[in-house]
Amino acid sequence: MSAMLEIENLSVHLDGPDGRRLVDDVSFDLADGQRLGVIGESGSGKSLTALAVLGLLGHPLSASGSIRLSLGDGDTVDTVSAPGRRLDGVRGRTVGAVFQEPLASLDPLMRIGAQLAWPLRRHRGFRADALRRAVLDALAEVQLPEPERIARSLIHEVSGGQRQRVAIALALAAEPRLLIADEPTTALDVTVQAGVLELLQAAVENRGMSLVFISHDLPVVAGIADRVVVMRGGRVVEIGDTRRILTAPREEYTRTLVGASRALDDLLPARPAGSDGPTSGGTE
Ligand SMILES: Nc1ncnc2c1ncn2[C@@H]1O[C@H](COP(=O)(O)OP(=O)(O)OP(=O)(O)O)[C@@H](O)[C@H]1O
Repeated sequence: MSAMLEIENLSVHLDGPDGRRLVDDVSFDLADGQRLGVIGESGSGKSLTALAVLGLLGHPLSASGSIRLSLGDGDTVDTVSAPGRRLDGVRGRTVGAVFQEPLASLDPLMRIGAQLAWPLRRHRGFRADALRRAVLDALAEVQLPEPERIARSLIHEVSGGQRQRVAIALALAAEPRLLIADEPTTALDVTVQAGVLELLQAAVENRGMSLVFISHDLPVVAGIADRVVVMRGGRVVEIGDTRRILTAPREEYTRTLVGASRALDDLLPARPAGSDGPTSGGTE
């Protein structure tokens, strides 16, 4: 399998008099179609690594090292050194992103349908009636009810769970080869988290996309990722197949993370025999 993403010796620097390294010599890669989880405590450098992949670090932050993204035709782009104009064509088209806060990628003043129409027109060439149908299909794919109504709505007129579904539809619209999901369910009501997660998983699987899934929630990462990168203090602590990380962590810090999520499981009451688990679904 060829590489979708190769990060080599990435450091993110905070420039200025109080300058320091916030991400320190991070290297990992991701094969085409692979799903990689990035886990670590708050402040460990997960989001800055994701922003560096997207070429979205701005002053006072700067990156060194290299991040090679495959463009799918044998060509690659280094998002550390490429000029901004080149990256404009890569973001959305080659790599899509979903952030913790859906409003980070959505425009509060533009109707949802118009926001979705933009990448569908620019990257996939839809026009007129075909464009209208593609907008409604994109909303239906993320299982939003009444796509016509949602398309006419402004983002504050729909619920938090629905907003994140719209943000996912927007990230998928240009059919990127890689999706970066940075804590995509953390800000959501617990009753809608599982639904959004399932949706993400299905979209990635159906499209054969590569995924970088960032979370501080190990059980969630374990459910979605083939491989896991563990970060702490801006550095990579450990990388391995999800199963190996969960069953035979090599580093003390990883053992603590695995132990902490087991401890949580132990606090939960055992499921009664014959039960299929909770059946009550939340509304969005
Ligand atoms: N714009 C910035 N200016 C200065 N420091 C920053 C900036 N952005 C992030 N940092 C610092 O860099 C470190 C890494 O931040 P980052 O957001 O990557 O962590 P994270 O692992 O994603 O954490 P979380 O799980 O809380 O999102 C933190 O110490 C953070 O305070």
